[in-house]
Amino acid sequence: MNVSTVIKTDGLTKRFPRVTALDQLTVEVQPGVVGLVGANGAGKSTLIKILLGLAPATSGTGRVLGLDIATEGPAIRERVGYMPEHDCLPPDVSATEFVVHMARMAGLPAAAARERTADTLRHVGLYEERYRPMGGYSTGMKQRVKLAQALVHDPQLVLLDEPTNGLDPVGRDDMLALIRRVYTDFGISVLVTTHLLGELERTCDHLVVIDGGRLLRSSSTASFTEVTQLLAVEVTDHPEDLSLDADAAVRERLTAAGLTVQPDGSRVLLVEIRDEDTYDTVRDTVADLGLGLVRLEQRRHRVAEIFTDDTDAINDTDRTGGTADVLAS
Ligand SMILES: Nc1ncnc2c1ncn2[C@@H]1O[C@H](COP(=O)(O)OP(=O)(O)OP(=O)(O)O)[C@@H](O)[C@H]1O
Repeated sequence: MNVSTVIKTDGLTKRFPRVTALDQLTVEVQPGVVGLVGANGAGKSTLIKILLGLAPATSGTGRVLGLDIATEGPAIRERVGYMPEHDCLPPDVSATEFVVHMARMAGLPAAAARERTADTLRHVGLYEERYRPMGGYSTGMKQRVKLAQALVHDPQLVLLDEPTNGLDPVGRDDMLALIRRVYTDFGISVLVTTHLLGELERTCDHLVVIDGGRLLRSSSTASFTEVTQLLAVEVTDHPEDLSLDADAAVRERLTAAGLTVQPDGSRVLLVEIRDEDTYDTVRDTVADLGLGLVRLEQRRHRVAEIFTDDTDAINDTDRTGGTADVLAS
């Protein structure tokens, strides 16, 4: 095992009476922001609980920060922060009281707990509100408190279970930026689960993909999103001739020029890149037809593609008009 390895499992299996939640999972995670990806029921939460030493594995072994998950759970939980998926905040206490309490539970002396709480709540962007009862908080504020309590004891690793759950697009972006900073500013490694694939493409260095408790793939995010040999082309309508089907006209001309063209979604054409001249051919064709170019870019693979054979990956539209891929349950 590499000395800096954060998580390592070997043949990890968890069987419940009627379902195998983890099935011979062997994976290694290095420092950074790592996404744990899988549809609902894939085994993500079960894996997190076993890594924290809160639930025993049926078979197989695992280490977190070099510590054995079967015998060193308390030592792991001293060094690892955990943000659970579900709402777990008492409504009648303030964020400050709650996070101080969690810091004390983690073993910090009273003065240090208060100081770390103030720092951590500031880092997650909770200011005056931190003295108000949490029952009146928005979902975004509650998620920030949950993140703060995971960070307050200065862990080496945090396990974040669906931290963007219930947030609107702006709240999601803020939370993702915050998660990125946990590693870049403080050097705390992050394992984050979500079923929103678009989020992971932007936030994570590495992705671990599980399905039905089995490892589908573990590799750098960049390798999931390598460029394809396809150009994505989107054109405007003709400014005067509104009866012209612009997409069909472009497609016909490019096909006549010997290029392979296929539609992708409503207004994007995918043009196979034959050689360097393909870009010029597309640009000239569009100009000849009197149309404008909205988009001309080399297409990248999407993380969602890994699921298209085995599970249903569906698309929903995010506020930028692009697609945020969501794994169906
Ligand atoms: N305590 C339990 N008893 C029985 N079955 C369980 C238990 N916990 C989880 N499971 C089952 O194990 C499988 C994996 O569940 P898990 O919660 O780990 O998935 P997940 O990927 O975290 O999904 P979600 O995003 O819905 O939480 C599911 O089929 C679930 O029903």
